[in-house]
Amino acid sequence: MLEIRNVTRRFGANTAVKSVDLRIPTGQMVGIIGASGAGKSTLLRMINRLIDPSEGSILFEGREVSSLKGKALRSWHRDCAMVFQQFNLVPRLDVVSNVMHGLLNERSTLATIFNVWPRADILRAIDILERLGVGDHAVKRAEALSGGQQQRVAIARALMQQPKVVLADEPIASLDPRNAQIVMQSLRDINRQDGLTVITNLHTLDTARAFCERIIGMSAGEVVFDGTPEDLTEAAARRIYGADGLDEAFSESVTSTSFNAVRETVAPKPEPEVLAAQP
Ligand SMILES: Nc1ncnc2c1ncn2[C@@H]1O[C@H](COP(=O)(O)OP(=O)(O)OP(=O)(O)O)[C@@H](O)[C@H]1O
Repeated sequence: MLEIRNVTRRFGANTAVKSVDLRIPTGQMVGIIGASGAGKSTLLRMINRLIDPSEGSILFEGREVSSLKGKALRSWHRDCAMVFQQFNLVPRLDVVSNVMHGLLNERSTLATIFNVWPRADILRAIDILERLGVGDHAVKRAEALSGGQQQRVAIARALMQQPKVVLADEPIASLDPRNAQIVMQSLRDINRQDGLTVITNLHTLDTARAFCERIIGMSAGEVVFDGTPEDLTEAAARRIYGADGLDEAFSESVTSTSFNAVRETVAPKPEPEVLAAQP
């Protein structure tokens, strides 16, 4: 269970996150939606301890993560992996080495500088890449991959650290609908198959609806909606995005309809029946 207890974050006079109070059970797939500036990234960054709350506390499995320091904080950074919009890979480094960087917390500086990794770790990295459908690119430079492939490598790097929670900050914002669908499906798969808690910020409502079992809507730093995709009515969407913001909510959204269209183009075509070749 991840508990966010009455958390507020201020930047000077601006309150980016206001008294947010949430309980997220282990294994839940949560989408956080809201207009630009609603406070979504700030909330995720506080969970990961990239920034600290001004008030309130964050607990994971009963332990207060918002006060961890030193080794305990490094351990939390291993348990709570983060995936970013811009992938944050090392472009000139090969894909496997990028994935190995998920182990940075556990590796000596020298081994990292000389890019020396135990065979078992390399095999595990390749397994994860294969699982995410990018195993064939393992030896290529990260920069040679498409955006969607790079994001899957970034997810592989996150999985390499064997996290309990994966936070994804607008993971599909830079991707076309086809790649967005594949990346969201990858997140959904690791959530379902590994039982990992996945919390992802998303700009558009339909993407959250299609992939997340729980949707949290933020507006001006506050949680204004918390429910299932079915609960997310048009009135709730207005509360989240404001009457003028509904266009933003649906713009470039990867809807379940477009998913089906994409799925048709991605799915292997059935082999044509061979009629004439029979003796
Ligand atoms: N480091 C910072 N310094 C000052 N203000 C900040 C900082 N980070 C965020 N803010 C402010 O906090 C508010 C919330 O920003 P945040 O990035 O969390 O929103 P968001 O919902 O993730 O937006 P977007 O979808 O555009 O990424 C905004 O007003 C933003 O300008």
